[in-house]
Amino acid sequence: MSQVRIIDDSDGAIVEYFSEFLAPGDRSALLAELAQARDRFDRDRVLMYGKTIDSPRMVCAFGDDGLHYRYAGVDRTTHPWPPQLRAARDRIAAVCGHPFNYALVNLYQTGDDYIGWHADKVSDLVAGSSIASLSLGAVRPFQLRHKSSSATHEVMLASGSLLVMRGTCQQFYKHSLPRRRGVTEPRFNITFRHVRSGG
Ligand SMILES: O=C(O)CCC(=O)C(=O)O
Ligand SMILES: [Fe+2]
Repeated sequence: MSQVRIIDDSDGAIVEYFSEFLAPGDRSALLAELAQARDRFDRDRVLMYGKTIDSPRMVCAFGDDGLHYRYAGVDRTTHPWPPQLRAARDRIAAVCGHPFNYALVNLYQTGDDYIGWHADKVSDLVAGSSIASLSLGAVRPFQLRHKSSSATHEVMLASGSLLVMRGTCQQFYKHSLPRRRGVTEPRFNITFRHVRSGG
């Protein structure tokens, strides 16, 4: 596993990338587990420019009992932690130095699925906690863009890699996973978050 610092700003935004965070055996075990939960995934109904549309990706949430995390007007049911996801969560917590109680899983079935420019909502998260993003399946480019300078960074997110966004990242940067025509393989992405209880 190698560790690269993608962003380390005077503003306090930090983004780190760990290639091969998950060994191939753990990767396929987690992929199989997520594939098994496939019927729990569905598209969010999101409000965009005054219209409600289906999100261009499928979504499923896992987490501790009774947790709520609302984003883009969506409040999803949280499923209990399956074993492989729980094991990955615990390894990521050890690297980040704090626990995680929520995982939002995106399924991009082909290169036509994407997530547009946004910053993650941090007001419901424990102050100072990281957002840790684990990728499985198709390799897709991930972009980060500074909100005022527009300085842009692109990282190819390999299967089994971990990207950690922390510090003031969400305050100063937006991120996106653009469409990638020609990609026919699915990609799962799991963002682990530490949601404030009662939030
Ligand atoms: O799929 C990714 O790599 C990013 C997902 C993301 O930004 C999100 O779920 O908020
Ligand atoms: Fe995000």
